[in-house]
Order: sequence, then C-alpha cells, then structure tokens
Amino acid sequence: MKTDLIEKAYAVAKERYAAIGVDTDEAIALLEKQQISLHCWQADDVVGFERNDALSGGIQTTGNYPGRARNIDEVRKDIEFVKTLIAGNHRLNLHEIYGDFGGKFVDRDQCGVEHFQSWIDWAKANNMKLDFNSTSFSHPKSGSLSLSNPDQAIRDFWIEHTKRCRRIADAMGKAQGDPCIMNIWVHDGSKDVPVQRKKYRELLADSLDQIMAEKLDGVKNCFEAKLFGIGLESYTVGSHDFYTAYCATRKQMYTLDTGHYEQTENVSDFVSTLLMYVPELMLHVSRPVRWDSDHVTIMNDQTLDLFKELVRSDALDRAHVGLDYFDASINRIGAYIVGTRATQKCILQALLEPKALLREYEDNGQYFERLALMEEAKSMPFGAVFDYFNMKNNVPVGEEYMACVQQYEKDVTSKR
Ligand SMILES: C[C@H](O)[C@H](O)[C@@H](O)C(=O)CO
Ligand SMILES: [Mn+2]
Repeated sequence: MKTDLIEKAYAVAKERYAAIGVDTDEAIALLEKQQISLHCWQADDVVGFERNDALSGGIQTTGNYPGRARNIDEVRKDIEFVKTLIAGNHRLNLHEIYGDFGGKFVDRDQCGVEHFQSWIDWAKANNMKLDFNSTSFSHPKSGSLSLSNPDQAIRDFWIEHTKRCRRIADAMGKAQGDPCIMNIWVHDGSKDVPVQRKKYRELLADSLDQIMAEKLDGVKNCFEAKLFGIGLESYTVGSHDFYTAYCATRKQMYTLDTGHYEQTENVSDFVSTLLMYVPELMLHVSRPVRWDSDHVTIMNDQTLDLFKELVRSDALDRAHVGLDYFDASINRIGAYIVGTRATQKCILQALLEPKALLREYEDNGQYFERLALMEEAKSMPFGAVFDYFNMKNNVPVGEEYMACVQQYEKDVTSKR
C-alpha cells in the first residue's frame, strides 16, 4: 500500500480524533507496548509432543486442513513466521505437552525444567517471553476428574504434575526477567447430574492450595473457569463462581476465557467486579459459536466490549492478553494472524474511545450526549490509525499479509 496514502489518511484521522479529545499517537504507543501471548496450540491442533494422541478433556478441534505442525521445529518455524506479520513484540504460551522430550516418553509427573530449556533458549534468541500451562487433558489418567478426583493416587499424580509445572514456569520467568504467567485449567466435571458437588469443589480447592504452597517468584498463576466441557455438560468443578471465590480469597489472577460463558451473556460485564477483588486478569481471547467452539477471534462486539470495559476501567495494564482458539479447518498460520490482528484492532478501538468526554457526559447526566458520542465513535476513522500502526512497525498493511501467508503455505506448510 502506498506510504503517502496511509500517512495522509492518518493525518486526517488524527485531527478527527483530536477534536473529541483523543490522542492517536498515544493510543498507538500503548498498542505497541501491549504484548499478546500467542498460543502454541493453534499450530498443531492441541496435539503436542507427548503421545501424538487424540484430544480429550472436554475440548475439541475440528477440521483437517493440511499443514499442521508435527514437531517442535515446525511449531517454532511457524511462530517465527507469524511474528513477522504482526506489529509489536509478543509472547508465546506453551502447554506442558509441548516439552522438548527428545523422542522419549516423559509422563506428566516427571516433567522438569530440562524439558523446556531449549524453549527458554529459543525464546531468548527470538526476543519472546514465555507463558505456560499445566496439561490435565489427553492422558489416560485424565478421566473426568483430575485435581478433584476422590481417588488419592490420581489426585496426587495431577498435584505433582501441576507443582512441577509451576517450577518450570518459575524457571522461565527467572530466565526472561519477567514473570511467566502460568494458567491452570482442569476440565473436571460430570456428564450427568452429580449428588456431591461440594465434595469435588473442596477437593479441587485443597489440591490448588497444596500446589500453591511453594513460594516461587518467577511465576504468576492464573485460574481458568469454564461453563462446561464436551461430555461433561451437567457440572463443572472449576465454575465461574468457584474460581471467582478462590482467586478473591487467595489473591490470585483470574483467567477469563471469552468462550466460557453462556451465549447470551456479555463477558465484559464480569470485568469490573473481578477487578475489584482479584489482583489481575488473564484473558483468553477466543470466539464461541453456539458453544465453546474456539473459532478464530474476530473484531466482534464481545471482543470490543471486553477491551472497552478494561480501558474504561483504567485497567488495561492489569490484564494479560492471550489467545485461545484452535481452528483446524483453515490455514493455521492465517488463523494466528487474523486472530492477533483482530485482538489488536479491538484494543485500539478501545484506546481511541473519547473516554474523558463520555465520563463527563455521564457524570452530568447527559445521557443523550453519551449515547450519541458512543455511536459516532464507532464510525470514526479507526482503520486509518490501524494501518498507520502497522506501517510504522514494518509489517504488512491491511490485506497485504494474505499473500505472505499464501507464500509460506506454498513453500512450507503444503510440503508437510
Ligand atoms: C488448550 C487450552 O488450555 C484450553 O483451551 C483452555 O484454556 C480452555 O479454554 C478450555 O476450554
Ligand atoms: Mn482458555
């Protein structure tokens, strides 16, 4: 795209936004600083390198598009390429099953920092920071209950796994000089109506307390709530109310996955309350279609509202942004770019809202003016600002990245 055209459009946009009290340069600077944690599992349909087995644990990928990354080198190569098409400096979010196991089988209660040293080195060489996740799914001991399992041996197995994951995350955090955000999501639940709901929740809380007892400075933990999993529709041990209470009482970070709510709920409604009682939020930006389908994130109302709510609450810096979707039906590299750019667009739209003026109208009871300005803000020339942001950061502008993805497919993924 022509540089002078982008600059001209930006100059006009800058003036339009300035007229409603918004500084576009400041918004761009904030967006440049905003790291997004790219989820490694979009590259290979959440298979990992442990047992190359089918996905279980209430989640599912659908589709069979060719070119899935089949090993650690291919995942790394794909992420390195993705980075070239996105402005800013982002993070990589790893699951435990993506360890460098050197072709050997390493069970979940045996994993250690040594299996992630090559990731730590790779991240350093690629100027990326790492985040981490324990993995309770896709294992013979996963069943429908892991950390809340009344069978002591199974529960201890998963406690040991998660403790080890915290130590791995701690090493990552210390090596990168920035805390590694470690997410704990367990699929635990029940297909049919249980009669001992409280019992499983007590077990889960006890397991988590045991896991969190070790003091580790390099890791910040977050806890992900969910509505239900496939095959576990009647009861979820780690529900929203469970983790809200757990995180509030333990002063821990809450993970808000945009796919984990009732379809008619607006996820952004949860933000302000959570911000009052938990220290920080981890966001799993996703797109549910009829259920927690993990479609590629797009710039839709739910995602826009989420970031608007954070910016309106002056709390964008209390949220860690990560992606969580896995679409195996389209070009997986393209899926990364579409979802990451859509997330950036939503953050930018939120940063470009005339917040000060809107607050003033609300405080004065000028509700017509508040509504009118919110409506007008929707059709302000935000696209010109986003184009300029990409040009300034030397990545393709607009649809230009499509050709790059197609070329990578021709040269790399189609040959797998
Ligand atoms: C693979 C991820 O950990 C998983 O998607 C989890 O974050 C989730 O959202 C489960 O529904
Ligand atoms: Mn998630």
